[in-house]
Amino acid sequence: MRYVLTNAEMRAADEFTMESGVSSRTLMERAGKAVAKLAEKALSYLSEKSVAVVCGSGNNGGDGYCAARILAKKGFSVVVFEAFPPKTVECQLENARCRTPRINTLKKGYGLVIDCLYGTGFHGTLNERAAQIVKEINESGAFVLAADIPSGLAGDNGLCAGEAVRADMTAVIGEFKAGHLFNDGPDLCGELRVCDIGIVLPEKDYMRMYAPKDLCALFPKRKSRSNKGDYGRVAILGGSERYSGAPLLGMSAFKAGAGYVRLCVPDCIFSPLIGKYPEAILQKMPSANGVLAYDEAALSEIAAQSDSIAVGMGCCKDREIYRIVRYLLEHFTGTLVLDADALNSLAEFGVNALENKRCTVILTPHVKEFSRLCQTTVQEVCENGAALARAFAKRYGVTLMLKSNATLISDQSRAAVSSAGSPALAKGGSGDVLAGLTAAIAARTDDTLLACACASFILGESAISLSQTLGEYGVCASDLLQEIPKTVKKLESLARIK
Ligand SMILES: NC(=O)C1=CN([C@@H]2O[C@H](COP(=O)(O)OP(=O)(O)OC[C@H]3O[C@@H](n4cnc5c(N)ncnc54)[C@H](O)[C@@H]3O)[C@@H](O)[C@H]2O)[C@@H](O)CC1
Ligand SMILES: [K+]
Repeated sequence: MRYVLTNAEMRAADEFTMESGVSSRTLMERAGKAVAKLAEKALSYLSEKSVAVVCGSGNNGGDGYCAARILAKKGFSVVVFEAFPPKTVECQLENARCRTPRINTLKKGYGLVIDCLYGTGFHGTLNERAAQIVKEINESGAFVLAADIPSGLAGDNGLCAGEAVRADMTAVIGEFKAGHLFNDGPDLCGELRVCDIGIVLPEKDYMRMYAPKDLCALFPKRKSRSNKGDYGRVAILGGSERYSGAPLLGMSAFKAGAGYVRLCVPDCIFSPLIGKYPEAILQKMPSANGVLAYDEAALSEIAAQSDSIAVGMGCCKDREIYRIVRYLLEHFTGTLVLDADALNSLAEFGVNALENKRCTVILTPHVKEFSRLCQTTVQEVCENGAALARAFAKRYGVTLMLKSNATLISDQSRAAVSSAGSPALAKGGSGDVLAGLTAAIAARTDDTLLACACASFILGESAISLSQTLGEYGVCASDLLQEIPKTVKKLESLARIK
């Protein structure tokens, strides 16, 4: 497991490391060396071997002077662009120690440009001169290596207002920052390489980034003397005349190992499903105007016979759906996954229904759905998603999975990010597949944070590997159902390695 920090947490970790006896100069030397090492590796693949290092006034600039000195000592042709005069003591020292030639404008022709203009000290927007320099870096035609984070990208949320460096590779100094993973971060950072410089983290619950090795614990070897009841009874409650396919994608629950999957759909779409999924239990629910209708007896039976229930996929926003969700919140004692129109109905008819519940609740909104639940804007969710998710999870006692290019998961005390994924998932149906996966995995564990991270990982990895054969444009949600078992098998195999 790795951790993902905010700029302030990273600064505190730097300070804590220094208090524990490592000097600032040593840290910078390690950072510079790590950047130089990645630069050398990149240069080994480039035909043009010349390097330009663009340095700002803070310690990110200091890393740059240090890397330039090391690369020059190794015999590379290196120039330094002093974009702004050094301000911090460390930057001044490194500037003085770096004797490579200086340039005052970045022309084309370098093989590699190292961006050391701003790191975690960046805030706000680039001034005119900085924006011009960033433009020159982006137009240089060189391979761009960003030190710590591409300049212009906000370390706390991965947003950039205006110009930002578009890197081919980013040398992540110490620990991941949220900005590497969220919003514009993945498109601007290129390949992420973590450089260990011996940072000591103060005790704190940081945002987690689980590794497959942490997730595979959810796929222990199935005992030979086991039966379907041991692997979770999942109900998928969704669909409407308009969205008749959505609940079927919840068959992903079977692909993630559930023992039983019960597909509960409105009577208006029931008949065509008979025999289509021989392994599933089919349950006919009443409908009104093509949408699921409230039926207490049926809901009571579903609640009694399920360990987890996913509700909302393709339901339509409707008062009846709200009634169904309220009933399940109040009477079900397993894990309830609220997705899509269950969330939209909650937002429309009263989020406070979440206060009165007996079950464990997981909400799986995408950014727009979450903005409706919080009665705020999509922009606000993009800027402050982590804080909003934490506050919401705490306020309502739920686990929240905020889906975007990186998925943020927050329970009442912890947070995690899952960055596995592909733009191939930006299509109708992906969320329905995820809801089924989440219900299946959450049925087998009390750790909802881990279950959500695992479901998101399986979805993301399956999309990545399918994209390699079908392409990001070609993959669609039903293809994912075929790929999921292969991803699950990888976790299963990993779980067996001692
Ligand atoms: N001990 C440390 O603090 C270490 C720091 N390291 C490096 O230092 C970086 C952080 O250094 P700093 O905190 O000095 O910050 P930066 O080097 O990221 O930049 C800070 C400078 O940029 C200016 N600035 C910020 N936003 C601006 C804007 N919108 N327009 C114009 N100027 C702006 C600030 O006023 C300040 O002068 C890390 O990202 C990492 O690369 C590493 O060397 C490891 C050790
Ligand atoms: K940088």
